[in-house]
Amino acid sequence: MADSAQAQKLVYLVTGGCGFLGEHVVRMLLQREPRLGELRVFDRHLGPWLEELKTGPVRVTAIQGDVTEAHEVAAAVAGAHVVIHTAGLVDVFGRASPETIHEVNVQGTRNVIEACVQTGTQFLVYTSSMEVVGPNTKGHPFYRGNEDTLYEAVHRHPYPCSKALAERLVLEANGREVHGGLPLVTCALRPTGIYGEGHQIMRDFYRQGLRLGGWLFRAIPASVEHGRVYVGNVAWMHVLAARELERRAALMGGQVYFCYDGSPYKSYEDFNMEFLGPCGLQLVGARPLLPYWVLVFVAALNALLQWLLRPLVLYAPLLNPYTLAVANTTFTVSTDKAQRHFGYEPLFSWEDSRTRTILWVQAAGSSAQ
Ligand SMILES: NC(=O)C1=CN([C@@H]2O[C@H](COP(=O)(O)OP(=O)(O)OC[C@H]3O[C@@H](n4cnc5c(N)ncnc54)[C@H](O)[C@@H]3O)[C@@H](O)[C@H]2O)C=CC1
Ligand SMILES: C[C@@H](CO)CCC[C@@H](C)[C@H]1CC[C@H]2[C@@H]3[C@H](O)CC4=CC(=O)CC[C@]4(C)[C@H]3CC[C@]12C
Repeated sequence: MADSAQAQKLVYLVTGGCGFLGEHVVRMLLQREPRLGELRVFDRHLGPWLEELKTGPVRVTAIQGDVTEAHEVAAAVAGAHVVIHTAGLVDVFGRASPETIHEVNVQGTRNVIEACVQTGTQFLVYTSSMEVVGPNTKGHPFYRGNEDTLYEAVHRHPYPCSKALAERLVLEANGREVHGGLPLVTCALRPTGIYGEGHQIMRDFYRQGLRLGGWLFRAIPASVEHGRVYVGNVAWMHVLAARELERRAALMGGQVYFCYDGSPYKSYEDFNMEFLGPCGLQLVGARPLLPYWVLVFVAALNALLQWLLRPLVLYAPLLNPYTLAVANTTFTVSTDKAQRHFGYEPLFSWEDSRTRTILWVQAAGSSAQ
């Protein structure tokens, strides 16, 4: 009986499976999930790289769809054993409207939950974010905190608001009866700032540095620590959590887990230099070159310009009051909850993560020339 249960092949669905994190989750499942029988990759935009995966031993089904369309989600979920819901609109730059962010991140998540309930899918792992906790609007530091650290989570920006609401929906859905009578088991993983192969903002900083003759200019004090985690380890955590939800439902159901690994605690810019430095860039200044009030002014000006220009053109620079506050507020985690609850250990050491990211930045940079 135990043998036949072990031999059972499972159907996994990854929403947002063609995004930065989603692609790593998809590839990790194919490499490291022995019980995988079929992998459904659901995304609004399917990547051409999916084709090469279709020649392997696991059936890979690409599904072009939109999480805001309940019927499309239900069709994709039907018959799946596990859903990893990583699709989301990651926008802190004002590219999308608050309504669209809410629609994708909150209504999309509601659709995924309802699809699980209607079709009888029992296990749901949700990609949440550190942003559901903070940094808060008051700029309070969160220093080496864990899942139980008390922190005043106050949000105003549409992205963290939407992630917090969606996470709550997922956690509250734990224990709901799904079609067939069994209980839904859910958990949420909260990555800090993810880096690694495919990280577009890192690539943009690299290209900007190249354009400026190899220089980047320090804007944030080196003393402000920003939590970062390698994409391969975040993907691995998703795979493990999804696998263990069944065996450890009572312990893991309804729980949140920060994503963590051995990446060092550094400021956002100093951390980026771990990769951009070996690619030939230099960060100028031991201290910020501009006084903080100038950055606050430029960020506010950018927000004003975005609003004024919106009828004519989309103006969405990296620096705005929200991104400045996030980059300028210490937020780091120190926890072992995922290790205690489902045996997570980082798959990639800091050295491996760093080397892989450097190689990717070099390749991405040279392909831009
Ligand atoms: N990038 C980061 O540093 C962090 C990301 N996260 C979360 O991780 C998840 C993945 O983020 P990334 O990979 O960075 O973003 P991404 O933008 O690279 O990937 C998101 C994927 O979701 C898809 N998607 C968006 N709207 C959709 C819709 N309506 N229907 C179907 N698919 C849709 C996109 O096409 C994309 O492939 C998100 O839920 C995000 O909130 C959490 C913490 C940090
Ligand atoms: C002030 C600038 C000078 O160099 C630097 C501006 C950097 C910002 C664009 C980034 C700083 C921190 C990033 C965010 C953080 O890593 C947490 C996140 C979690 C998510 O769930 C989504 C992405 C993000 C909000 C991430 C976005 C980019 C930054 C604000």
